[in-house]
Amino acid sequence: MTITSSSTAPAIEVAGLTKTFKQGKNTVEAVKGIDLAVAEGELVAFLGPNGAGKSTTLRMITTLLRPTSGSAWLAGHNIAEDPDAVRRKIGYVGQGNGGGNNQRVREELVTQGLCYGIKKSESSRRADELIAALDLTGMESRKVSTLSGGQRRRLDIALGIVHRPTVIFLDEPTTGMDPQSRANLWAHIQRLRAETGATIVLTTHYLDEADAMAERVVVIDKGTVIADDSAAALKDNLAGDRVELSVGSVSDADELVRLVAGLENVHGAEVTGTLVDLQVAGADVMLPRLITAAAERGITVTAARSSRPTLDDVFLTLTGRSLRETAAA
Ligand SMILES: Nc1ncnc2c1ncn2[C@@H]1O[C@H](COP(=O)(O)OP(=O)(O)OP(=O)(O)O)[C@@H](O)[C@H]1O
Repeated sequence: MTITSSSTAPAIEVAGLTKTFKQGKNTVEAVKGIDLAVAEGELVAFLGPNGAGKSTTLRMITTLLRPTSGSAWLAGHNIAEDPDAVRRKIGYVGQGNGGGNNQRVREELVTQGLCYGIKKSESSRRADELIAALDLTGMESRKVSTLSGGQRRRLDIALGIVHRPTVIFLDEPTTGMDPQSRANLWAHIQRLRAETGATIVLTTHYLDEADAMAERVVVIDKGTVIADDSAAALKDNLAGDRVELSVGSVSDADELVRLVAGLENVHGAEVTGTLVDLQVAGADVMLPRLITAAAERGITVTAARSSRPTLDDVFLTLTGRSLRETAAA
């Protein structure tokens, strides 16, 4: 594959990436062949359970880990052939980043800038800018070790973007945070994106977060991409809406399932006692139709409920497992 380094190249291009770890006699196939293209300015979430291969993929794309096979290009630069150019373009915030504990916040940011070859005066200016942008005002001379979890994570992000990367990788930026700090950090990430137009790729195992924040969700399981689309499209195409209908007797429930099973837009039906659980396309339209069809057959629906699917329903459809059960809290 020929990729040029013009500005029209995708921000990220990944082809057949694999990684096998050897541990004594055992081998772990952490990543089994990932292909991916991310356009400039996209916000993409890698979603998957623990051990799915999300971090390993990110670490290979960011030149921190050598792939077993396959390759990747960042803004047209090949990760193996031109890792320095790749590193200049990207910001990487790993799971447990953060500066030396005894360093002070502003000092840490200025030093990071110097490490990237930025002049002292410019580095100081950027440190002040990031302190304001990431809500660290008042913390300038605090030791990093005294920051709260949320403040520390915001400093991590500031450290990762001091050199103004065009592609930013965040490995589980919100893991372990309380909901308020997560929402706050997300507001910062969204603002950063709006202001800089940066491409952002992050990993998460928070379903609600991937659903609400990313415009594109790449679902990874057992080292491969098993779905890749917007959260809305994944839910519509892979899970469908749910409609639950309660009827008066078990025989009515059985008859209702037989009646609706052949209807267009009904993709699945399950009976539990007097409750009929249906997977449908377009619950808003289908619910009254189903109730009418039941009434015409002399079956009274005593209660009805419809719900939109979650990304967990998508994962369940794809793998037979719940992401909620496999993900760490
Ligand atoms: N350095 C390593 N040596 C051996 N095995 C490793 C190494 N790094 C990762 N693995 C294994 O590779 C698999 C994928 O791990 P990875 O950290 O990429 O998953 P993940 O999806 O990021 O999980 P999490 O959400 O828990 O961070 C796991 O089975 C993990 O134990």
